[in-house]
Amino acid sequence: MRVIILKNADEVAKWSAYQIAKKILKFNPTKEKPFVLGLPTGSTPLATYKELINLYNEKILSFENIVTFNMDEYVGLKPEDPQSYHYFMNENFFKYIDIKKENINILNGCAEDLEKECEDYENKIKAAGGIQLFLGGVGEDGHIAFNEPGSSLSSHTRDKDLTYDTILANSRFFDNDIEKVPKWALTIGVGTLMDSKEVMILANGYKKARAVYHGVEGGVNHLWTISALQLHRRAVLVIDEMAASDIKVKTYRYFKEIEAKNLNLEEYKKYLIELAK
Ligand SMILES: N[C@@H]1[C@@H](O)[C@H](O)[C@@H](COP(=O)(O)O)O[C@@H]1O
Repeated sequence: MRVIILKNADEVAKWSAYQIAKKILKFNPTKEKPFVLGLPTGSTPLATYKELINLYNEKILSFENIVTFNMDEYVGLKPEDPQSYHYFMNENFFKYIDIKKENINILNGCAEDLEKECEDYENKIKAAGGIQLFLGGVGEDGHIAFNEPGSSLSSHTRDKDLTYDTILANSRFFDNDIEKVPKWALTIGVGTLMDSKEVMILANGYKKARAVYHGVEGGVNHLWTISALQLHRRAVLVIDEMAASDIKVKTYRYFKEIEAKNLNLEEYKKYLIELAK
């Protein structure tokens, strides 16, 4: 696993957006061979979306031949509900870029047959050739997507009950009223994430430091689903200094040193501009 430790959330946003852009540009997607990108919601990726929109506006990147699959959706919220992840994605990302509507995939939390909805979603991912790069955040309790503590590390898309911790953390989007937060969601599984060719997880701030510790230094454990990344062929954790607070100084220094040449954002941007020509 690579661990990229940057100064602050702003740098995390830039680095992650540049890395996504690099992967897309190198893949050189076409209509016949689109790039399949997995996407998250949450407050952490918001700044990454802004950077991606900037790259689009600067004509460095196009989303015309990108197919997206989102990680999760609450059960019972309609797409037009401002708290739904459908709404979030449109308001914060999709409406600003040139992605085709038919290339956007988000689980339908209002489907009549939720089991079928999840099965169809997995099949659709397979039919699209699998996910090239899955971007994600992490919950304070180490959950990825809505794979709460105790989720099977080989799970695929299914419905999950949300834990009290997650409901409480997400109540900030529901007028701080935990009663308003859906208690149930559809989510890709840890196995779905593991099936993707690359995974990039973002974490900022002290609140995420424990989850980062379990992801990087803890043993692989279903109680911290982020730890499954240790078994992934190509996983990268992009974090800020505060989120690195709970890992050993030795681990911190190791990753800082080994990635030193990859942390210069100005150089990275210049490289992208060249790549886009
Ligand atoms: N289902 C989402 C996760 O995908 C996200 O990673 C997590 C952390 O969100 P935030 O980035 O707001 O801390 O929140 C929710 O539980």
